[in-house]
Amino acid sequence: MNCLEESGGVTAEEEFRHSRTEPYDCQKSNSPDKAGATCTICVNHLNYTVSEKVGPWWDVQAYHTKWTRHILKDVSFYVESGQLMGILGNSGSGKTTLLDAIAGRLSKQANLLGDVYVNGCKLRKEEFHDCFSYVLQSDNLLSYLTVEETLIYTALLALRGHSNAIKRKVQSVMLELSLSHVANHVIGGRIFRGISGGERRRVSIAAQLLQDPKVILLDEPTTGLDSMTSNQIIQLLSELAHKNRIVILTIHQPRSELFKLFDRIGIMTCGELVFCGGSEEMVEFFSSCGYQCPEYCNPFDLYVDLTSVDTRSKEREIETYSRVQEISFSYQKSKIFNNVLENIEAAKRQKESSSIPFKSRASPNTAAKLWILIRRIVRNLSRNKTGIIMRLSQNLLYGLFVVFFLMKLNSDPEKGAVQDRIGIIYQSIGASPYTGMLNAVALYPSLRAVGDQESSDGLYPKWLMLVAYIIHIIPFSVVSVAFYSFFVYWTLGMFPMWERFGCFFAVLIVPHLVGELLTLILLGVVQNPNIVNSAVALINVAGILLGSGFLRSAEDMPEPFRWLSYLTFQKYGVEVLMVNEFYGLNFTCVNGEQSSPNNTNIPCWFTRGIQYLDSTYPGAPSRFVFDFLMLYAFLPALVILGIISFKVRDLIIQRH
Ligand SMILES: Nc1ncnc2c1ncn2[C@@H]1O[C@H](COP(=O)(O)OP(=O)(O)OP(=O)(O)O)[C@@H](O)[C@H]1O
Repeated sequence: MNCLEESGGVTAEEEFRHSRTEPYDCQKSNSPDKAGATCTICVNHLNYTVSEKVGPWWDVQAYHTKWTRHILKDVSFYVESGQLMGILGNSGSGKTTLLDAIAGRLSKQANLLGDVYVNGCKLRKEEFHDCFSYVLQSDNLLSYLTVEETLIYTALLALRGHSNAIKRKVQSVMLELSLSHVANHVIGGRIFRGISGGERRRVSIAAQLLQDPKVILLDEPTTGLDSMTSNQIIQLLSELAHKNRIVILTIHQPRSELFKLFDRIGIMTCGELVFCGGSEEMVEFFSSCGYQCPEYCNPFDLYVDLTSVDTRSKEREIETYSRVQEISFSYQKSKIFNNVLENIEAAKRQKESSSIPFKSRASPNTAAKLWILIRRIVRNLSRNKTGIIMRLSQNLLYGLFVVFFLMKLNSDPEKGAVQDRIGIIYQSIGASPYTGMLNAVALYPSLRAVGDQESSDGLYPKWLMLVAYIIHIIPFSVVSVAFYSFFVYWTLGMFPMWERFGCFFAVLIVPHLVGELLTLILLGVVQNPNIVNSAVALINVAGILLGSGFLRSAEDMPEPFRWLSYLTFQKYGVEVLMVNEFYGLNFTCVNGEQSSPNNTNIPCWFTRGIQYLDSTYPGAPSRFVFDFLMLYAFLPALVILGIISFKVRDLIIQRH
C-alpha cells in the first residue's frame, strides 16, 4: 500500500502560492504571511498564577486550604527572525511554563496576564495554534513506520495537496534536517531498535517544519541525548533559525561550545527572567555585576548557578535569593532591558505594515483526515507481528481450552447436555470482552499519546483518532471471533444448522467489540491503563451476574437490579444464544426415566429444549429479533460515548 494518495483537488504548490499573495489584516485570523518578511515576537509582561492546595489529600485541613503561586513573574522579551533563543534555568524555574504560555497551551489560560505580539499584532486565543509549532520534550511517534512514512502521513494530515507535492515537501524537510539517509528506517520503540534518539528528535522537529512555521518552540530538545548529539541538534536549530525563522528552546545547561550559536539567551529563576540578551551582552552584564567568567569556565554553568536559589538551608536560601534579586534589579535597570522595552514598543508600531506569519493551514476535510488516520493505524499495526498474532489467535486459543474441556456435547440431560451448553454460552459471552479489552489496553495508549499531541498541534480533534482505531478493529474482531466460533461450534457439535452457526458468530462479535469499546471509553478519561483494565473487568463481571440469568433469573432479583439488567448487553446476548441453541433441540435420556416436570431434581424431566427455555427464559423465543437488535444497539451507543469521552479528555487535559 502506498501511503501517498491524492487527498484533495488543489495542489500543495497552489495552496502555498495562494496563501502568500493576499494582503493581510490583523483582525482576519486566516490571513496569510508575506513571504520572506521579518517576523518579531514580543512577550509583554507575562504573569501566570495557579491556585494550589497546601497539603496532600490525607491532610484534610491543609488540603482544603489554598494558596496562590506565582509561576511566571512579569516576563518580557523580544526576539526576531533569524535568531535562536535559548531559555536557561534550573529545574522548576518556569521554562516549560513560559513556552506553554507563548504557545497558548497553558492549562489555566484564564490565569495568564500579559500579551504575546507577533509582528506587532496581539495574538488572539484561537490564533496561537496556527502561529507556533511546538516540539514537546518526549517524541510521540509510531514505532513501526519509517521516517519517510511518518512525515508523509503528518504532511497528508496537515496540508492539502497532490501526492507529488507532498512527497517533494517531505523530501525537502528531510534534506534540511539531514534525515534522508534514514528515510527508510523504522522509528523503533522500547522492544525493538530503530533510529537513534537524536534522529527521533529530528523527526519530531521535521514533523513540525512541514507546515512552514515561522516560529518554532522546543521544550528541552536535548534531554536524554549524549553531548555530541545535543550539540548537533542545537547546531541544526541554529541553521533553521538563520533561514528567516525564530527558534526558541529551553535547555538546562548547554556546553560552552554552543555559546556563540545562541543569538539571545534568557535566564530564568523562580519564574522570573533575570537576564535576556545576546551572548556577548551576557558576559558583559555579569562582569558589570561583579561576576567575571574565568577562562576555561562554561559561562552557562556559571551564570545559571549564580541565578539559582539554593534551598538546602535557610541561610543559603536567604543569601542566594538576595543575590538573584540584586542581579534581577541590575538587569531591570540595564540598557539591555531598556532596549528590550524599546524593541517591544517599536514592534507594536510595526502592526500596520506586517502580518501574522501563520503556518500553512489548508488541511484536508474531516473525512479525508479520518481515512488518512485509518491507513496510518493499519500500516503501523500490521507490521507488529506479535500484535497481529495475538489479536487473531487469542479467541481461538481460548476456544481450544473450552473444546478440550468439554470434548463433545451429547443429547442426554443426565450426562450434561443442558449444563454443557449453558457453560459454552456463559464462557463465550463472559470471556470475549476480556480479549477485546486486552487489545485496546495494549495498542491504544501509544495512539492516544500521538492523538493528544497532534490534536494540540491543531491537526485533528482527539476523537477522530478514536474513530479511526474503532474502524480498523472491525475486520480483526470479525476474523478473530470467526476462528473461535467456527472451531467451538462445529467441534463441540452445537445445533447443527449453518443459520444457527451464523447467529452464534454474529452474537459473539458484539461482546468482543463491547469489551474493546468500553476500554477505549475509559481510556479517554482515565490516563492509567491498569485502572482501566480493572474497571472493565469489574463491569463485565457485574454484567454477567446481572444480565445473563445464569446465577439468578430477572424475576428473582430485587427491583433495582432487574432494571439495571436491561442495561447489560449480556442480557440480550445470552437470551439470543439460548434460543439459538435450545429452540428445536430434542434430548434423549439413555438410562433415566421420563418423570414428572415437577420433580426438577431429575434432569430427565424434559425431552425438548423449548421446555427448558420456557422454564428459565420464559418468552425468549418471541423476543429473539428484539434481543438481537438491542444487542447490536450497544455498538453505536458505545461509539458515541467514546466520542463524548474523548471530548471530555480535552477538558481534563486543559485543567491539568
Ligand atoms: N498548572 C500548574 N499547577 C501547579 N503548579 C504548576 C503548574 N504549572 C507549573 N507549575 C509549577 O511551576 C514550576 C515551574 O514548572 P516548569 O515545568 O515550567 O519548570 P521547568 O523550568 O520547565 O522545569 P524542568 O526543567 O524540570 O522541566 C514547577 O514547580 C511546577 O510544579
